[in-house]
Amino acid sequence: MTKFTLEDLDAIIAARAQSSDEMSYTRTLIDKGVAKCAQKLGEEAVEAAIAAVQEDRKELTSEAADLLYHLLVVLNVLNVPLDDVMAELAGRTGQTGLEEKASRQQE
Ligand SMILES: N=c1c2ncn([C@@H]3O[C@H](COP(=O)(O)OP(=O)(O)OP(=O)(O)O)[C@@H](O)[C@H]3O)c2ncn1[C@@H]1O[C@H](COP(=O)(O)O)[C@@H](O)[C@H]1O
Repeated sequence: MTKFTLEDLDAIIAARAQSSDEMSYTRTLIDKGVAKCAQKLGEEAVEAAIAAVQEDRKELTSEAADLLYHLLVVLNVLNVPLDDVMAELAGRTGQTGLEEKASRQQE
């Protein structure tokens, strides 16, 4: 099976944001404005945290998916590229992290 990445989901969200598909949840949510998108992001974060506290791995998996989706929607609405977030993370990793990645790719 082809690996599904955050980049793939980000591209789908970007396409829906540009579409006029009234059946699209993404399009409908974005039309409600950044405050509603941010509210959904916050709700999903809380639901994921509750699942974590309850050590409910199945629920956490589902809520984590909702959380990542809603985070990407908010980034899209505010024109913050996912690449910028990944660059921020890469910058925090430092040389050791990059060496570990290169080592994994050689395995
Ligand atoms: N990953 C997701 C995804 N995760 C969660 N959700 C939606 O997020 C909503 C959150 O759940 P809630 O119960 O809080 O929703 P709700 O009660 O309807 O929301 P509100 O009334 O509170 O706004 C649900 O309606 C889910 O369907 C998602 N909707 C879409 N995607 C992806 O986006 C793609 C495009 O979807 P559409 O925009 O619908 O075409 C899909 O193919 C998926 O890949």
